[in-house]
Amino acid sequence: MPDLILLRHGQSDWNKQNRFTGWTDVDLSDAGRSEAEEAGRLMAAHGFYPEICFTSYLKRAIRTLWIALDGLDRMWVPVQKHWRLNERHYGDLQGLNKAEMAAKVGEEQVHVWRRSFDIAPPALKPDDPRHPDGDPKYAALSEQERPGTESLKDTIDRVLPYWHQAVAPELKAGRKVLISAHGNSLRGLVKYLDGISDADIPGVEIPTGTPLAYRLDAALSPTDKFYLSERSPSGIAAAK
Ligand SMILES: O=C(O)[C@@H](CO)OP(=O)(O)O
Repeated sequence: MPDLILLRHGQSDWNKQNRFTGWTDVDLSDAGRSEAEEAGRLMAAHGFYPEICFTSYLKRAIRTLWIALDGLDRMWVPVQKHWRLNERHYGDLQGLNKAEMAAKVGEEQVHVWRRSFDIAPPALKPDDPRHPDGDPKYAALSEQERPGTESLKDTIDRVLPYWHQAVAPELKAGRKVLISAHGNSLRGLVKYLDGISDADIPGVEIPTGTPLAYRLDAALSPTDKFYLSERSPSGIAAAK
C-alpha cells in the first residue's frame, strides 16, 4: 500500500493545444477529466484512500483532485491548497505554442527552456497582465515570492519548504497523502525524493493523470515507487 501518491493533473486545454502554460489558470480538457476519473478508479482499485490532500492554486490540479476524490467517495477529506505547489512559472513564454516557438528559435533553445535545470525563460515584466502581481490569488505573497519566470531550480526552491513544513509531518504521522500538482512542481519533488542529479533530471517526465505511488521509510526515504496502472500485467508499472 503506497504512503504517498503524486498525481499530475489530467490533460489541460493548453496541454492539448501544445501551449506553454505555467501559472496560467487553464482548465482540464474533456480528456483530462476522463484521466482524473481513471486516476480515482485506479487508486480505489489499489485500495489507496488518502487521509489528507495537497494541491496548488491552479484549477487544473484542483479539479483533477476533486474528480479523483469524488471517484473515491472521499470528497470530505481535508485539502490544503498552496501556491508553492503551482506549476513552474514559464515567464514570457506563457501562452505561446511550443511547436511554433521551436520553428522560430530552434528545438534546442526550446528544450533548454523546457528541461534545463537552472535556466529560466525570459521574464515577464511586472506590468504584463500575465504577471502574478495583478492576480488576486497571489495578493498575500511578498513581491519576492511573485515570480516573473522560474527555472526548475527556482521551482524546487519554493516547493521544498512547503514539503518540509506541511506535507512531511503528515506522512511522519502515518497519514496517507495525495498531492495533485503539475509536471514541473512534481518533477522537483521526485528529484528531491529520489536523489536525482541536476544532470539527470531533464530526462524525467511525469505523465498526466497517472498516479505515481511511493512507499516511504520512517525518514521518508523511498523504499518503492511505481505508477498505478492497468496497462502492465500486474497492474503496477515500474517508474523510472
Ligand atoms: O506548459 C507547461 O506549463 C508545462 C507543463 O504542461 O510544460 P512543459 O512540459 O514544457 O514543462
